[in-house]
Amino acid sequence: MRCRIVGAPVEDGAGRMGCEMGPSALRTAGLVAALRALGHEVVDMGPARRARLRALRHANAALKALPEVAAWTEALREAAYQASADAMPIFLGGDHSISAGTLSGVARRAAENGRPLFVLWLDAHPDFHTLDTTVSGNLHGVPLAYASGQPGFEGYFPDLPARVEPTRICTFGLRSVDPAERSALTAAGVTVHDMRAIDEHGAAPLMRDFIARVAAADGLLHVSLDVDFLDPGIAPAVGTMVPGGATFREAHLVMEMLSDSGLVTSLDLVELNPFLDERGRTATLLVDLTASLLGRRIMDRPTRSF
Ligand SMILES: NC(=[NH2+])NCCC[C@H](N)C(=O)O
Ligand SMILES: [Mn+2]
Ligand SMILES: [Mn+2]
Repeated sequence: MRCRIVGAPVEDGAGRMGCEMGPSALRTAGLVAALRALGHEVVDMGPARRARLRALRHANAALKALPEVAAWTEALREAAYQASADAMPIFLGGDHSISAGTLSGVARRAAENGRPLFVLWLDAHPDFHTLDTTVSGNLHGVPLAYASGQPGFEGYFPDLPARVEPTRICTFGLRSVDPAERSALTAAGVTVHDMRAIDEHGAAPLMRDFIARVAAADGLLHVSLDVDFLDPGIAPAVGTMVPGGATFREAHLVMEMLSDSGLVTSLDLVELNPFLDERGRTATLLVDLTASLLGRRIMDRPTRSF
């Protein structure tokens, strides 16, 4: 497989600084070498560059860094569209606002190729606020709503070339959902496998069902991995810690099942804040999870379960 690494050193969408260093930490933790060791051709495109700022005014006074995030969305949409032409793009965040751009870029690519795009959102949060409903004003809380065409972004974020159909989105690992997001997720028809569902059924059957849906539709699959999907005990380098996250073994299992499926066509690694890490352990874990997603196995052949 050919992988294109795209740096997205963005921290304007987060409530605290540090995610700008995310791409450096992932490179330092050996991402490129880990993927090459698995036999992949890796092209490191270096960092994307923000588009020009436009003055923007919005009635929601809580919004932070709206011009910056809008400009990054424009730039990353283009980078994602280009990088997905002939390779699997891996976007190194940066806070989760980068997914407004990465998702809209791969959605355009999928639409042009006539393939349905599915999204697996691995996160403690759904990031399904609009510019009107966010209370914190941190724009890493809006990318999934934007990319799936929820109203209120017109004139602020770039126009969407193609939206992600909400019914093709699966959020996985949620355990912190704001009231406005809860009703919007349900109304839009997004699949929610929250932590309660994972505890009750186990990660594997839920993943298996979703993978089967993507395969049946001959879909493309974008995976967006927020560090706070993982339990803070194994992944401390995140500004929005929520207790009760995915375990080391659940997270690797999800990645291995995705790898076996052969369906994943693009990936975001987001919300890594190296300033909060402990000797690089979170960055190293993300590299190991990415390696599992791209074929690293305990034994030579996967112990297939489906
Ligand atoms: N990508 C993230 N870490 N998002 C956290 C968002 C938290 C909260 N829902 C907010 O809007 O502020
Ligand atoms: Mn997130
Ligand atoms: Mn999150």
